[in-house]
Amino acid sequence: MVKRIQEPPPEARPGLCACLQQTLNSKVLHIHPLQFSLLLAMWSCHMALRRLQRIAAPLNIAGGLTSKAQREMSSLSRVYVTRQIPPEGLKILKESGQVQFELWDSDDVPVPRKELLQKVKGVDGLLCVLTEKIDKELLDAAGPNLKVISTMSVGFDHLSLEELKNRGIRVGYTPEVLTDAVAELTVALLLTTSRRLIEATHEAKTGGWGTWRTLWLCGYELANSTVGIFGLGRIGVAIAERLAPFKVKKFIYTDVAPRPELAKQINAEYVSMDELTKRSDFLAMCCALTPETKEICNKNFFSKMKKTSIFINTSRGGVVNQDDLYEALSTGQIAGAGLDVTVPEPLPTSHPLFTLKNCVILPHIASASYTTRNAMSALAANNLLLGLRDEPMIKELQL
Ligand SMILES: O=C(O)[C@H](O)CO
Repeated sequence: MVKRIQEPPPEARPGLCACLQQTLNSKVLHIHPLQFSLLLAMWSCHMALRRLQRIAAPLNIAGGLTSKAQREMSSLSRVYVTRQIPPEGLKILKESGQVQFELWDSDDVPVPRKELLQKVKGVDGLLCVLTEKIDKELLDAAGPNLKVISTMSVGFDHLSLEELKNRGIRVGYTPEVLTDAVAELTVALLLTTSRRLIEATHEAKTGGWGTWRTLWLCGYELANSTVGIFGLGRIGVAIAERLAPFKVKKFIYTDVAPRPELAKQINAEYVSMDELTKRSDFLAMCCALTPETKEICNKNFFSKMKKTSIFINTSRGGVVNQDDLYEALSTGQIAGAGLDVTVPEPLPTSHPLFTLKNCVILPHIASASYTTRNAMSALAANNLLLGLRDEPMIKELQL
């Protein structure tokens, strides 16, 4: 019987044993079916082994590797990744040929602190998310090799910056790539809160929908309103740009100092914090959590707001005193609040804020679009690799 054998794909050739190589190099050959099966089996085993080696290398599974591969691996930077990050970032790490990394292979539960403290021992780099506290204890556990932290977040309140600075550890983070997603969600949350959408669907589903009523489920509209932004950065601007077509009358903002370049883009007026609270019909928190902004939204803050105003927070839960917010919402001091962030996270289902109809609470999803989370993971991976090579990162915190 005559069998026609095609040339194997080029990637298969270098590793085939010499005799098989020679045989296959002749385009057409006459062989017995048993010989053919044997050759095919040898080739399949060889390819499976090569594939196994390729998979094993980035996972730091050294068993079965050649000593050359082991030597190569020992020259790679050691990295720990605290979460199963989205595929684009993982692909960058795997294909970099620069790091051997271990990761906490779950996205459902954060790595337990004890495990994290073990895993970071001796690493050169750490890729983390916002659930990990990067503090003195962790940095001590990691030891002197650690030179780069890359966080897959724009927020960095989970990092002890002073400790990092003192140890000369560089920090990458992920601003800009999430601006659109966060702005979009903030607008959605604002409208959901001000037009009482959660209450409305609940009523429709549970039989509360009687006749059409003149003032039933009325809320507050954006047209002709004043929107206040606390902390004008890229995200604040992006929110205002999206709200402007709703016929907002005026944008005002407060910050540690005027930001004329950004303000110009949305024609926003710089005001004091006092004025911001008094004049805003909608007040959006867009600042970072720092010692200065911690619980800045407190009794005094809410007491100045209009009874018809809507408070929105997509920054960090820590900027709000939640007891004071509860008080303001339950006494009608303000009309409603939309929160994407709380303290703690997750907020226990027994928390009093969950009992209020005029409080909409989301589970920290502002940046949660597939595109954005992948972009964040890719940026975090690239920041890490650049930092480990002592090159400027794409987005690096200046400590
Ligand atoms: O800090 C961040 O990046 C957000 O809160 C989550 O995307």
